[in-house]
Amino acid sequence: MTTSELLTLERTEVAFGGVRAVDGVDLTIGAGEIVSVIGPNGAGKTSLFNSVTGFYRPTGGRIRIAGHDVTGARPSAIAALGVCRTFQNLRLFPGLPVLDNVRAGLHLRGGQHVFDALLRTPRYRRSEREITDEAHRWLDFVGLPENVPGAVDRAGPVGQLPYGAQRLVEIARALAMRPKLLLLDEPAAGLNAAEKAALTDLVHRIHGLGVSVVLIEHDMRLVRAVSKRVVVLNFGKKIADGTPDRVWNDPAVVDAYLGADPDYESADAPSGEPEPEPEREESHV
Ligand SMILES: Nc1ncnc2c1ncn2[C@@H]1O[C@H](COP(=O)(O)OP(=O)(O)OP(=O)(O)O)[C@@H](O)[C@H]1O
Repeated sequence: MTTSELLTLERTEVAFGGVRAVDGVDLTIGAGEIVSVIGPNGAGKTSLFNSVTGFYRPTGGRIRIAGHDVTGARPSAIAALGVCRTFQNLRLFPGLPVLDNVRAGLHLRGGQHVFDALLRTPRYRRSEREITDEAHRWLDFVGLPENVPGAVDRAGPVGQLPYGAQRLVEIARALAMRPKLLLLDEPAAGLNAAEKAALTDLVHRIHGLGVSVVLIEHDMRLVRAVSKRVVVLNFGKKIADGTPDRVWNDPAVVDAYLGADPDYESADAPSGEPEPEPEREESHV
């Protein structure tokens, strides 16, 4: 391992019965990178994220975070090592205030003592104030207005915010955990053009904080705008890994998208907008 390796997958496999959702993937993500993971629907992109973040237990291979073997570790242990994520289908607490959803990320970071909390000591109250202030700062950072026009403010239930604003809250919660590596699962899905432009800027600003980013994305304009490196999956296997131009012109990638999408016309645009994906229960297996 070199010192700059944040994430290393060695022959990682995730199988569900006869389906190899992730099939022997080798992948290294270094500090300071922004990498996009693309591939046709069902290629194994989310299963890859789920195996890295402990939501799926790999059925083969090894996963290391900054040199620590985390194969089969729980999501909390992986987050503690600095790998945090957002989800394709938002995983906020819809009935809880916007602010509390981000505060949850800060509490997960830990540092508070149970007796202080039970006795509500001055130290506990000070720490709670600091957590609230920091949650506001992360919401400011991701660009969520104090009052979203026509919706609730930060004291209102997050489930009543427009979809694009909820996506920002999820990113704020992940950032509040101070990741070294942030995994974004289809962050542009369901966003309008202006929101996608703001997201492009946000990914660059997150990177500017020193956070490495891996994103699963179908929106090729966003992929091009943020990442110098693109990894392509198809049927669970990594079929290409390189610059966007190299990957777009790789015959294996062209074939994968031709096979998946009858409307495919150009190697410059491997796919259009994704269909909203149906709800699926993802569990720690
Ligand atoms: N919990 C599960 N149980 C059974 N099969 C699963 C499960 N999760 C994923 N799969 C299967 O694994 C394969 C890869 O799915 P995955 O969701 O990882 O693909 P994806 O590339 O993220 O697709 P999309 O772009 O549509 O989100 C698919 O065949 C899918 O049906």
